Amino acid sequence: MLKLKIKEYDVEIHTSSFIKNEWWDHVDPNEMIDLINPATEELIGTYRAATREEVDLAVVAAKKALNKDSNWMTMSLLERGRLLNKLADRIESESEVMALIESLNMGKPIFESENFDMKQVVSTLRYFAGWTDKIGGKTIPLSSVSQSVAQSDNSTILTYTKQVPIGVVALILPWNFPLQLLMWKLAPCLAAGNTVVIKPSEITPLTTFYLAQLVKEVGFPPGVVNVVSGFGPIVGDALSSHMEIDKISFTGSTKVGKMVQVAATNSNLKQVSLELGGKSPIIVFDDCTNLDQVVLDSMHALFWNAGQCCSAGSRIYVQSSIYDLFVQKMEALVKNRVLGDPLEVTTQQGPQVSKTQLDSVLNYIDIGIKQKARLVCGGKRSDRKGYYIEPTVFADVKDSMTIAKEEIFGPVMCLIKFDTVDEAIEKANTSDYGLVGAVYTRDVNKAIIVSDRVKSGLVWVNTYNLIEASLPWGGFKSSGGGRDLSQYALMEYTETKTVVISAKF
Ligand SMILES: NC(=O)C1=CN([C@@H]2O[C@H](COP(=O)(O)OP(=O)(O)OC[C@H]3O[C@@H](n4cnc5c(N)ncnc54)[C@H](O)[C@@H]3O)[C@@H](O)[C@H]2O)C=CC1
Ligand code: BAL
Repeated sequence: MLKLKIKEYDVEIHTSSFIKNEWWDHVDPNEMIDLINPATEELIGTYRAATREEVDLAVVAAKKALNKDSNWMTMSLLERGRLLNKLADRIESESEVMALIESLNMGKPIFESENFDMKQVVSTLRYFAGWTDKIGGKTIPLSSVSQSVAQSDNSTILTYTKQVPIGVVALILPWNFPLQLLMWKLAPCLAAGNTVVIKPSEITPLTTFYLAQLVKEVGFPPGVVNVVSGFGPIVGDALSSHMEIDKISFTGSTKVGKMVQVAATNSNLKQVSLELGGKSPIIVFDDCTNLDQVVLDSMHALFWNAGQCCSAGSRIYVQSSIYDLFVQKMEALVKNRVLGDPLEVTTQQGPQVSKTQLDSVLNYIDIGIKQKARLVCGGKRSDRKGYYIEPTVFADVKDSMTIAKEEIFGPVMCLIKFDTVDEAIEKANTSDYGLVGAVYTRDVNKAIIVSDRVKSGLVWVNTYNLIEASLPWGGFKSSGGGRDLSQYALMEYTETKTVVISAKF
């Protein structure tokens, strides 16, 4: 049990595996994991890493909860929806303290965790709670008389599909939006009648552990939701290669996503959904409506969560006639960003999540300088204690430079000049990634052409990061496959069963 004092809150969090609604405290000591506060570099606490054996126990519990123990798969759909809504209400009532825990553990400004992460967690859960009794199939007319049966008349055949739960689903999560991204998967997965084993990122497990407490409190049947937090190569691998897990839903890096896919294939060929990295383009035409607003949007698109977003607008293409002005306005905005304690409401940018991430981002900045991108501002570690990096802007970046090609996952902006519509589209599509993108223009023709031709799972026009539970989320190319959020997510967590009935007298 971890005891914390955060602001005026005394918080107690069970930090061991959560299996069958119990905390797995009574096992041999295993390797401990230190939780470091990225804003102070001080220890928040330690917890025991989960083991492969705990993964096995969690999977058994989840499997039994489908039918035998808890009837999650077959329970009244209304009751399932009611439980999800009850959890949403409970999270909402705790959202202030959960936002503080998230900011303490991960380092994101409290302004972001409270107003965006927590609000999205609740609205996503409510959205999917409403779906439990609406995940229907289709009736399908036959196009020709079946040849395999002695049937002369289609009218006596009824064909329909059902969306049925897949079974036990493992959810593997990253550290950048620990609870928000968990809920993107957990809510549709449970709504569709599956049971889950959750593996949070081992460095940011606290809000997931806290959520487990609420799951038990609101009365979820034992085994429906299980949590095992430990190292990726141990717990993540045990899940990916498990013979009794039916599906993996993974969000994280492209590198690890590939490993998960291979382990899933080589074990029981379980289904896999992958939400991976990004290097998202923003294309700004000189006919955009309000340049100041576009600069502000682009600034948020990159510097949100200290640049640690898969959706970061990390390649900003600006038409040459407004390029210099854009760079000048961006520099003025970025220089005024307030770095500070993530728990203070005035803070706009917190630290990077870990020393590893800090070093990785600083290395990319060095590469940018060496490859002769023009450093406009920032470019170094901040003087503050903690893993802070000065918000950094590079101008005159070329698509061939490393900083324009690789996902930096930090507060490093690349500004690139273009002239024509075709050139902008071609440049935007040079990336191996294809998660999101944006175009700013008042010309509806350009908006339609660019949004059609940019190869990404989502394109915003004259806005950025407008994310809703009802809108599908997922990538093309190396950004993965499958969709989180929206009714499309329900397809990720159900199998389609076809039933063909031939009427006989
Ligand atoms: N497309 C999307 O919606 C999003 C994608 N991301 C991506 O996530 C990455 C950052 O998150 P990280 O936590 O650093 O990613 P990561 O890929 O290092 O880790 C993700 C999860 O996989 C686990 N893991 C590590 N090794 C494993 C293995 N061998 N087998 C199974 N699981 C393993 C980790 O413990 C963690 O829980 C970025 O690339 C980012 O773009 C992040 C948020 C959203
Ligand atoms: N804000 C949700 C996912 C991401 O940008 O990483």
